[in-house]
Amino acid sequence: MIMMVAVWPSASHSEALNRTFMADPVPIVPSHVHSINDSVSAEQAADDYEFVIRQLVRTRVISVSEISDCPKFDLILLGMGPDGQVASLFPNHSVLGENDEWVTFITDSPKPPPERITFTLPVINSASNVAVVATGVSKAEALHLAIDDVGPDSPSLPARMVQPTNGKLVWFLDKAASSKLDGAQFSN
Ligand SMILES: O=C1O[C@H](COP(=O)(O)O)[C@@H](O)[C@H](O)[C@H]1O
Repeated sequence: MIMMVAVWPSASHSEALNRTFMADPVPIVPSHVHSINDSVSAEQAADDYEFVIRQLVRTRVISVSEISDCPKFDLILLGMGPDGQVASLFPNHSVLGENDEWVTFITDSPKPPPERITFTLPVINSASNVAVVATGVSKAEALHLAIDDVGPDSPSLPARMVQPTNGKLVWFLDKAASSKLDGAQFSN
């Protein structure tokens, strides 16, 4: 089962993900792929997407976290923006405090497109596995702030707030992105 909550209304993004997951050698059944409805408003698209997930929970296709009462996905795959954004959860945005909805929407994304839908933090942190992929030097500072022990003044970066309650968090980084991590050492 692949749930795709990326950017809305960027059909090309969803289509690219579709192609990736549909491509061999990943044998995904097409009916297990749930894309975003980009022919309605972002608010409606978020409601529709949450409805789909609730149906899948009701029919026990997706299990529920006993801790958070949120859907418990096997794996959530995230990218991270240079500002520490994950999913469409941006720094200092009120969406970071959304604890009631599973899927929500924003209309003022600091980077295009302005209208997006996103899983909320409680859903991300209920997953069994969360993988975050970050590459390139533009992500280095945010990665340092997200991963290293930066003390009590550490900013509430969305990427730092990804802390699965009862699951694993794995970072996939390249050398450039990791270059500002404390103790980073690279061999040739
Ligand atoms: O807005 C988004 O940004 C992140 C990071 O993108 P990148 O181009 O800086 O790597 C991306 O992972 C996410 O899918 C997208 O919604």
